[in-house]
Amino acid sequence: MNWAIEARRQLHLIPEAGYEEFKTQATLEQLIRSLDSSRVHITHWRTGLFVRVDGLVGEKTIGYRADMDGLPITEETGLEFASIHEGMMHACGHDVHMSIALGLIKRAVEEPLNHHLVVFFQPAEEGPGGAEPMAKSELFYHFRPDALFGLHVAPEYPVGMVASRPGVLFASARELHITIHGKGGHGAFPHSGIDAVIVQAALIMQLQTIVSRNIDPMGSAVVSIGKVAAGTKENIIADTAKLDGTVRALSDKEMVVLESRIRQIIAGVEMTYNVQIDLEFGNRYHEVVNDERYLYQFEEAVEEVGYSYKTCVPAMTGEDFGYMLKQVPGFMVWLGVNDMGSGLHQSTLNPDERSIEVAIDLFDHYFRTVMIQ
Ligand SMILES: CC(=O)N[C@@H](CCC[C@H](N)C(=O)O)C(=O)O
Repeated sequence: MNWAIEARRQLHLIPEAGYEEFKTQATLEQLIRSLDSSRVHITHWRTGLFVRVDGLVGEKTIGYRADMDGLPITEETGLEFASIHEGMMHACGHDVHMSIALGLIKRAVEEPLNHHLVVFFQPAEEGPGGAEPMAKSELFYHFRPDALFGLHVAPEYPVGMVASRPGVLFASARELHITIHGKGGHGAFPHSGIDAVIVQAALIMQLQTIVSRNIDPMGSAVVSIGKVAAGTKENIIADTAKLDGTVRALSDKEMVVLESRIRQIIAGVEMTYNVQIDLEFGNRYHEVVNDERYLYQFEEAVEEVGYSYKTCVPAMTGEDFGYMLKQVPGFMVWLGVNDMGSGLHQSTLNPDERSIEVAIDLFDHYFRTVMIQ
């Protein structure tokens, strides 16, 4: 079996949460060391890795980023190499992303590039965010590339197709953590307590009016509550309730409205129900903004290799790769993995592995032809 596909299957078995990617890091390191090349230098950064492959001339440095973490989802693919970590799954394709990065390292070892190649194996993309601290680290400064590239699997596109756009590709995203402090009591005497469940329900419904009633219909924004928790037993009034969600926008203008309306709604609900509500916004993921010169050259490379390129619309997915692209010009593309039956963050996601070789061929060709500024 192809080396990169075999590597993907090994990685798929062991999905780990953000900053817990210990086995993943060790597996990557062992695979890279098996290439047995003096051109390759591996440096650890938390649970991630910086891997540099010396180029022949080395006047410029090309960067390539792959994220490493899995998601708290119980896998239902039935694959023979399905996750052995209970309740965890590579349901966002990061196993595919890592295997492509490994394949690119292998190609650069077997047939050295003119430029240096630095691969950033980045932890914690799904949260709390690894790209920002990685990009601010001294090591990033040391390995700093002149241009930086990455991809994300796209189940909705066929194998052999990549899609992207100049400018904003992915939205700005921010986690939302809300804790409601009510007052517990007996379910038979609700008037003696302050029911955190009722406050939670009211808050969920009010938060859902922000996009429909406060965002300009010509703009784009999302408020999604993905996790609710409250209560201990059917006949106990819950004293605490929690909500976790994500807010997304394609521009600062909408993000400012989202954040200020969330604060106002919470203040109003606090007053109405006589409760205290704690609000915590997580890290803000910067939008992914693609450099048009590099993307245009990539489009040409795709045609040269015989695959197809599609210009797509922006997506409301978040990607902390945006922080790295804020510092270094480059781009991200969607890679077609042909899985129409399921989508990202679903327990049945099963990317077509032929897409791994497609991406390796494409980016390897691009690294050999791109004009780095
Ligand atoms: C590509 C993808 O699915 N990325 C994640 C990024 C997570 C952002 C953060 N944890 C949040 O929830 O805001 C996404 O959910 O888009």
